[in-house]
Amino acid sequence: MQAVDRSQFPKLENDLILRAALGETVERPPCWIMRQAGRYLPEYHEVKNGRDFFETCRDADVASEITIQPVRRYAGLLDAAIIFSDILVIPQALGMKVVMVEGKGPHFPEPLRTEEDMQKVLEYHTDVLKELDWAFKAITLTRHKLNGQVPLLGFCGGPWTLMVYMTEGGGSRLFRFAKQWLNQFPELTHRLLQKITDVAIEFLAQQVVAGAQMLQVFESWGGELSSSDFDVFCLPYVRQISQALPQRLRELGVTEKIPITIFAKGSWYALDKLCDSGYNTVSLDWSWDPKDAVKINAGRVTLQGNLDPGVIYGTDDIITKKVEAMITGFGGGKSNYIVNFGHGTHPFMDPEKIKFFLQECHRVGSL
Ligand SMILES: Cc1c2[nH]c(c1CCC(=O)O)Cc1[nH]c(c(CCC(=O)O)c1C)Cc1[nH]c(c(CCC(=O)O)c1C)Cc1[nH]c(c(C)c1CCC(=O)O)C2
Repeated sequence: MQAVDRSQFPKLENDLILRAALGETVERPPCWIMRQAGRYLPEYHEVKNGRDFFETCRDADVASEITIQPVRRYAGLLDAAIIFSDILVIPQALGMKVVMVEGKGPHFPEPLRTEEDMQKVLEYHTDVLKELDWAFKAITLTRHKLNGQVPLLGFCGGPWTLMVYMTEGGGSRLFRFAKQWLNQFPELTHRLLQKITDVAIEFLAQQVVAGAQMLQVFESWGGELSSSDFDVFCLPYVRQISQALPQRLRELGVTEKIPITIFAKGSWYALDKLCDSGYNTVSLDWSWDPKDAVKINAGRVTLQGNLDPGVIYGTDDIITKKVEAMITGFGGGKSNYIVNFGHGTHPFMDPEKIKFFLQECHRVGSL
């Protein structure tokens, strides 16, 4: 891939989220929504046109169009776009096959179950620039098409969450295989987590080179670990990512400060540590009372979150009340807090209700 000249991108008109993430008190809380692009939008289905999910991600024209769809639909209401892709592209870059089964979710036909399986992945040489070059092309194109309206977020899966998918072979309820690895072969587990971490650092850095202006790490299965296992199998790797990135970015010639967010769903016990883990922003799920999180954070990082996505099925009246409680709880309109859901959108959501939610966030956030 040819080097991208980041100075050639259109000028950014709305940097609200970047300033908030870096700790500045801003005019109103910036808004974006986890999984803001995707199946709840009719225009997503139209463009995807029944094609395979990963094929869609790998087509820069289509992926950039899907990324921009929510920004276009909710004109002026969203303060960021997130590149249309998936956390499971790292396992793919580690040589694993992943298919997205319509209506069911991700499926790994050959999950890591034996020591030989594990060795194979550990020995696999990943050339990030080559294996994921489609992702960088999509980011660069999206930056141009966004034309500076809002910043573009890049992301990756957290090492523990990716290990879950790679060992379970898909989503899970019992986490039998992942837990077996952890408790029977801790050393091999660490080697796998390290391998994923190395690829994640390079993947994130190259997303920035390609045009990403802010990053997020999704540890969506964080809450499946006990607090003590989180300290051993999750936190050290998540920390490595935030610590290694600035230097890697400098080596790659990126001079701006790139904010980075950690979302460890369900890991309530780890909030204090996450606030000291080198991330600018910590994204919270909806189990948190904002006031408690604000107290624990004590101003160390920017907080993001945390509406229960289920509220979108509610009446306008209830949505308004939840928005008021959320924004006030996180410190009110003039703060460095970032509005988001506590997890992703669902395919059944009414786009008009999401619009109402965003409008209310702007109204309440501007008071
Ligand atoms: C765990 C996880 C995955 N993927 C992701 C996570 C972390 C966030 C979270 O916890 O939800 C992250 C993700 N996945 C997708 C995006 C980009 C789009 C956006 O956020 O706007 C992002 C940031 C697209 C997607 N990723 C997926 C779809 C649906 C695919 C389709 O159209 O059939 C989309 C739009 C598929 C996917 N991908 C994954 C699952 C479990 C599934 C199937 C279930 C589901 O859809 O929720 C893994």
